[in-house]
Amino acid sequence: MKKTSNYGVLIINLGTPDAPSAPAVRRFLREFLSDPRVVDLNPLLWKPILNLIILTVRPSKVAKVYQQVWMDEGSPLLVLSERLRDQLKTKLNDTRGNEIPIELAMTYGNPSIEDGANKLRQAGVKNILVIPMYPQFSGTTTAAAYDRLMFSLKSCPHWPGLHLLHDYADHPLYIKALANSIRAQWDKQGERRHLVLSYHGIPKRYVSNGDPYARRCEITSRLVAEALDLGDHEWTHVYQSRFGREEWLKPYADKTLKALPSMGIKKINVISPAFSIDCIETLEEVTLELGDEFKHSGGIAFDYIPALNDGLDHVALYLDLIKQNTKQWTM
Ligand SMILES: C=CC1=C(C)c2cc3[nH]c(cc4nc(cc5[nH]c(cc1n2)c(C)c5CCC(=O)O)C(CCC(=O)O)=C4C)c(C)c3C=C
Ligand SMILES: [Fe+2]
Ligand SMILES: [Fe+2]
Repeated sequence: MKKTSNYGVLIINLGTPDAPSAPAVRRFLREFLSDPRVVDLNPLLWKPILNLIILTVRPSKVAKVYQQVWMDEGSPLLVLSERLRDQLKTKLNDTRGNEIPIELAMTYGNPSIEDGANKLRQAGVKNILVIPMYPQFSGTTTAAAYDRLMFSLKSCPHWPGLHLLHDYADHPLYIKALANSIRAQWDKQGERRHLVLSYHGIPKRYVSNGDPYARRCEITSRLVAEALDLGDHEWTHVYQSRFGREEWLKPYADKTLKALPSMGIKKINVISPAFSIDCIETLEEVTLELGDEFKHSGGIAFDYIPALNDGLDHVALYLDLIKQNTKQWTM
């Protein structure tokens, strides 16, 4: 009979509303945007802006956007993350053939990190490998997930052994997976096109204060360009999803895409490597908003290359991350 391994895996994504409705979006945004890792402004200044302006105006607007991308089973971010977890579940056995429990959790909203960690402990594991589903480390995402994990263990009388993965921006299987999906898109469309690598932005100030995110994104882009043998003029690195008035990482995706056609680049593919899983930011903001802006500025062809989601290459990458980072528990 199969036994349970002495370790388990917790994969953590950002979180998403429970429904595409204004109240559910408000609940999600309140929790997400109240995290000082995400918005580090003085709470005396930020709380009134959040409560009186953002949580009053934004939820109904953003709920309509969620409605556009919502799947039968729920929010794309959750549904597609669950599919990856399920793929991994069927393939996860330790060296002794024991089943390795795996749980999916969200930093904000449901399923919570606390529930995920509790389920793993109830399954009898003594050690947990934690993988935030962010290829490029940022204090706003990876560290925020770890803050929540630590908080959830606050009242736990005996901690599990923990291994906290930092990121995988330059992991060969991650780069290979991105390169393969770009090649597959080129084969499908019968032509290579200028490649735009568009990353979720963060305020520039966070990077000036030491957040390594921009450097990690630049490494991913350079390695993907090398894997595809792209010349300097065949790819562009940008940041999307600006929020608020302060300066964010540049170049901005919207401004760059509007300028590309006037530089003679009228056919592009866009990939968003910072999103391991497709979500509102890729399915609406990139595919629809940026696509429209590019075409209105003279662009002829715009095709988004999906996130790695539950594809075979992504599963292989996660299996490798798990194998390499649990060796200490398999001796
Ligand atoms: C306010 C500041 C924000 C920072 C900093 C930020 C960083 C950041 N976010 C992701 C990944 C995702 N963000 C998503 C949605 C989203 N992000 C922000 C704001 C910041 N993100 C907002 C307000 C929202 C909600 C949508 C909206 O109101 O516009 C999502 C998708 C969630 C979903 O339900 O689909 C993801 C994923 C990264 C990787 C990142 C920094 C590295
Ligand atoms: Fe975000
Ligand atoms: Fe957005």
